[in-house]
Amino acid sequence: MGKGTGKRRVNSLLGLLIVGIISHLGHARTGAFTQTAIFTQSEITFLNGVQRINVCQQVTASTESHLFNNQLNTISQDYLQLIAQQISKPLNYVLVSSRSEGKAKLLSGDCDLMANLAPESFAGTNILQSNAYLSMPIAFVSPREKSLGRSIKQMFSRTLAITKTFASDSQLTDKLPEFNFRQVNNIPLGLDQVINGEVDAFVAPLMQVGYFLQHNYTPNLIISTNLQEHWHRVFAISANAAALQSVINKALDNISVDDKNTINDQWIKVNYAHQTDYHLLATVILIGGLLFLGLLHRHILLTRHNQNLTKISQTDKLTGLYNRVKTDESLNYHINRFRRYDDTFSVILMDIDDFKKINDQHGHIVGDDILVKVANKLTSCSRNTDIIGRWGGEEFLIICPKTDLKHARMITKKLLTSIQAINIPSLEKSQQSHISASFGIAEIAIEDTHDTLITRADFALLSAKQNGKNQFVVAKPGLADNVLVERVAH
Ligand SMILES: Nc1nc2c(ncn2[C@@H]2O[C@H](COP(=O)(O)OP(=O)(O)OP(=O)(O)O)[C@@H](O)[C@H]2O)c(=O)[nH]1
Repeated sequence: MGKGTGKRRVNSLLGLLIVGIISHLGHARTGAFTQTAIFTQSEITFLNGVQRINVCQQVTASTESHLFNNQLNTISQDYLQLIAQQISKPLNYVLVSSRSEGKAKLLSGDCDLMANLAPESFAGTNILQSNAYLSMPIAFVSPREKSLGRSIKQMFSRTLAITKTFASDSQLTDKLPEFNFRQVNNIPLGLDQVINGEVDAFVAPLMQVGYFLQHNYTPNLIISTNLQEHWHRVFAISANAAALQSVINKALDNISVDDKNTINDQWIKVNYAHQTDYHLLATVILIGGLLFLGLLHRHILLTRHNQNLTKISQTDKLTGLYNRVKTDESLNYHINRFRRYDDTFSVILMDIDDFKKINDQHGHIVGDDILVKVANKLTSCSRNTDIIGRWGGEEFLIICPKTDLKHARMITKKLLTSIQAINIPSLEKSQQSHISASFGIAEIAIEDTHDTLITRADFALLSAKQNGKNQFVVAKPGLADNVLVERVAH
């Protein structure tokens, strides 16, 4: 295997088919549920006669670096620990470099046990074996674009890479004669052949191949388990410790499902090929995103449209001031506040003097222009908190919150002066004249309703008109037609 090839990193989410594989490198959390097995008298006698169980531990070049205190941290180890707990005997690991060395030690009695073996590994000898403690699906690893399909029939006549060890362990080459098998020395070599297109797939136990895929390989490989065939692991037992066979089988039987799941989950977590379709996911996210943006855009447009409608329904088109409806609404609001919080306020009702004449002499367009100029003056001379509304044709109402008569007079005086500054446009400068307005002022009184307040202001305005225009009149609190206390001409 090329160095670079072996170190390929998982670099993309799309096509990442194997989500999590062997993640656990520490000791398994075991023994939480498994109880001690019940042994027969002869089994107890056997166990009493031994101090420890000698376990042959095969260490190869690739696993050597994982040795810790003569132990390899493997899934078999986790099962052995559970067995050791049940029989209350320590495990003593004897390192061997090959299976045949392990076999020799089992035969001589130097080892009582050897783990991680295929059933019938030592058939024809008097070495015994336990029941299978591990049963694992067989995985096919193929390029994503050359997926093997779900049925084994679709896989016939394909060329499969297989490690020599697994080939002899599993006898797959004999069991599946329809395939062309190509034996390789190790898993990385097999996976490289898949990537290079030399074989259609690599076949191996799921647990073994998973680790390599997660750590070293591109995301374009797909893993599937199309075979009924499973890969089993058993313990080989020395004939010198024959009683161990039933002891181990009992201990294995006694391992709780929870403990088995805990061990297996810690070592093997594989998601198969048929899972997330990231292209579909990306498309769905894209469409969803576009839909969301579309709806957001529509929502913004609708909000703006509604704001527009609200504005239209509240404002006077010509002057941009509040219309009669909105001004009325504001007036009621301030009357309610006055009643509840004693928050006084004043109203100033204003009417442009002789506006009909302006219209008649200069035309309606000039009249309109005057109305706009008046509106602008009212706005610029008032506070931000004042409400200015077009009350009728050439009549305006100004609501001044928190303003008593004294201050309302001051405001009106300012308005009176600034309105006088508005001239009536004319082609001939010498003929230009100015406009004026009359004002009626009233401050809210305890007995006032909306109508009495407006009537009092109106009465004051009428009085200002009758008294010669271009002035303001202050209404005294009380009945609308009660006395007018002040007339101020400018
Ligand atoms: N150009 C224009 N004129 C309007 C508008 N609304 C009302 N008018 C006119 O304003 C004039 C008001 O006339 P009057 O009610 O007789 O009052 P006036 O001429 O101002 O007389 P006094 O109020 O007594 O000073 C009418 O001729 C209306 O047609 C408008 O939006 N634009």
